[in-house]
Amino acid sequence: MNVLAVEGLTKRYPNFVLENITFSIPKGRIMGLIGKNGAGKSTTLKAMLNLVRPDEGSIQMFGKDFKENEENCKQNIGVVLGGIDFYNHKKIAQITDSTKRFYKNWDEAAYQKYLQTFSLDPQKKVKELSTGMKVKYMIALALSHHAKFLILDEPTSGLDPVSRDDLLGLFRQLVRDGERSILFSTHITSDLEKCADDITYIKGGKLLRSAEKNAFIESFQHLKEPGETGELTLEEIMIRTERSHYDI
Ligand SMILES: Nc1ncnc2c1ncn2[C@@H]1O[C@H](COP(=O)(O)OP(=O)(O)OP(=O)(O)O)[C@@H](O)[C@H]1O
Repeated sequence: MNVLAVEGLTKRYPNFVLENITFSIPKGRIMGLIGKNGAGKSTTLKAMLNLVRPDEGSIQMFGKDFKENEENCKQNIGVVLGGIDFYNHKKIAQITDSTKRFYKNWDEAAYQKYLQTFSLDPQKKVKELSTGMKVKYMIALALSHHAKFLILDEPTSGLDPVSRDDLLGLFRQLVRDGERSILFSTHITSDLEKCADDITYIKGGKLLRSAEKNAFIESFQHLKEPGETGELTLEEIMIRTERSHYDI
C-alpha cells in the first residue's frame, strides 16, 4: 500500500513552474527528495499539502484523496517545514499545550517519553535549543499524536555530522516496524546513502527520476567517464547531472 501517491502535481509561479510531478511512497519506507537550490523541493512539499494551492494534480494520502480528507489526513501526519523560529520566545511546554489541542489522539505518556528520550527540557525556550534539538522536538510532537507519515523539509541542514548521523539513525528506527513512513527533502546526498530506501530527484521544477535507491543509482551509470569502475555516488550523479559550462 502507498502512504502517498502524487500525480501530475503542477504549481505555477511567475518565474518558476513545478511541472507534472508524479511519485509514490510505499508504506514503511523512507524517501529522499533531492535537487539543487531552487529546484522545487519545498514547493513540491507545500503544494502536496495544500499549503500553496496547486494548479493541477492529485494527491492520495493513506489511500484517500488528500483535499477531500485534509483534516483527517493531517491528524495522521507530522510536518516539519522550515523550523519553529518564530516562536523563539516561547517555552517548549507552551508550544506543546497549543499544539496538542489540535490532535484527537494526543498521547501525553508518549510525549513525556519522547521528551526524555531526546533529552528535551520543556521549560527551555525555543531560542535556547540547538538546531538538532529543534528538529527532535518537532519529531517528538509528531510521534506523540502517533503520526504515521512524517514530511520534513531539509531536517538535517545546519546539523553537524554527529547530530546528522544521530537523526538519520532515528529515522531508520522510526520505520523499522513498517508502520511509519518518511519523506524528507535534502541536498545532502550522503544523508540518502545512509538512510533512504527510495529517491526522487527534481531538476528545474521537473521530475528527473523517482526510484528505489539502487535502481536509481544504476539508472545513472551512463554518466560514468571512460575507465571508471564501481558505481557512481549520489553526489557524483547530482554534480554530473547539474554541471554548468561557462563560456568565458
Ligand atoms: N511564494 C512564491 N512566489 C513566487 N515564487 C516562489 C514562491 N515560492 C518559491 N518560489 C520559487 O520557486 C522556485 C523553487 O523554490 P523551492 O523553495 O521550491 O526550491 P527548493 O528546491 O526547495 O530550494 P532550496 O534547496 O534552496 O530550499 C524558486 O525559484 C523560488 O523562487
